[in-house]
Amino acid sequence: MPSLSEVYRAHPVHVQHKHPDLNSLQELPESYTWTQMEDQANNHPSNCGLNEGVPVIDLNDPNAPKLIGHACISWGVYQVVNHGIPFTLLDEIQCLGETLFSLPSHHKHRAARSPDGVDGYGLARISSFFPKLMWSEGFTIVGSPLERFRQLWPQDYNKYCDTVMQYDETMKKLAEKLMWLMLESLGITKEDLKWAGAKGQFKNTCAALQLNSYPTCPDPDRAMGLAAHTDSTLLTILYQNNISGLQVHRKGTGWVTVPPVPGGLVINVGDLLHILSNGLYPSVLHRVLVNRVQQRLSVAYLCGPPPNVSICPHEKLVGPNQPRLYKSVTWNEYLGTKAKHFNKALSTVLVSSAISEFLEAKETQ
Ligand SMILES: O=C(O)CCC(=O)C(=O)O
Ligand SMILES: [Fe+2]
Repeated sequence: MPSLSEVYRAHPVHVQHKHPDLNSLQELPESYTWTQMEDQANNHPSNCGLNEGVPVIDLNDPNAPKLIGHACISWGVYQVVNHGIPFTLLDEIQCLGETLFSLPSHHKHRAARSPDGVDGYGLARISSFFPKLMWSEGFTIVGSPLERFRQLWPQDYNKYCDTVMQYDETMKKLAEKLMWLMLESLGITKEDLKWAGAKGQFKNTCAALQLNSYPTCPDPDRAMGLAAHTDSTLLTILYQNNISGLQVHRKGTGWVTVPPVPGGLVINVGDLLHILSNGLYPSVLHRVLVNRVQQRLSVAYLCGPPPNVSICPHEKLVGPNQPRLYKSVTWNEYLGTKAKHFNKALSTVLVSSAISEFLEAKETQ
């Protein structure tokens, strides 16, 4: 079975590798200036959280499974609190991110992502799909961060490796718990999903860790931290520091800010869970805006299935009144499709009879 790095390597996206130190810029360069033209997602109305917000769900609430199911159907995203991840671990990973991104630019470039690689320091992978650059920098970890961290911190890489390993392990357990809460809301039980393993532990799931930094920006209204996209995952668990910037798009509502909740984690439905749910759970379109005053940091745990397992709408969700919307696809294949078609990737997996309905629904968004 290919590893996640091999899968990514097989589908390279071409990202500009040398970029300026954003912290040193006093003005927004032309190459970072976004207009309505580049940001097609901006054509949607904006409703920055004035009415209804993204649901915040307490995992200790006996009603949590119901609330999660409802949030997945109506938003494709929710926040969780009382999730059992120690605050100290969240502080540690945030501290790691702060330390990493505050290194001098030339130092970070020692651990730069290679042109056909996935791990290391660099611009967002989605940059290649846009004519303008995004006001952010990222660091991707797939598997062990040891080699990369040695390049960054020749003396004390060990303590940072320990933090990442611990974060990974803890997130894996939370991802398993959340996957089942989300699946059981659809009526899918452990017996129904063979690839999840006999105990439903999702033992062979694959994950990557994405650290993101959004430095303060001299002209935030014309810049874009991270352009609108959906995640190619089953689900994503996102930790954000206490600075706003993340927005999600909801059909009929528009863009809504996801305010940081102390100790909270944002859970996104990804494209593969959308397929598995036969379209019942939307994979949430999201983006990040920047600000003039404070650096924003986030850590995304991107969780997918084993790369060669076929993911398709679950048979329990397909019937005479619920036509099957998507073909089967492996994560490996889907990442290839995404590297080529980006935000149109999902529509390439639609079964042909569903295409016209899909397009009609898009038009009414
Ligand atoms: O920084 C954020 O809040 C979002 C990051 C994100 O969407 C991603 O890494 O895929
Ligand atoms: Fe994302």
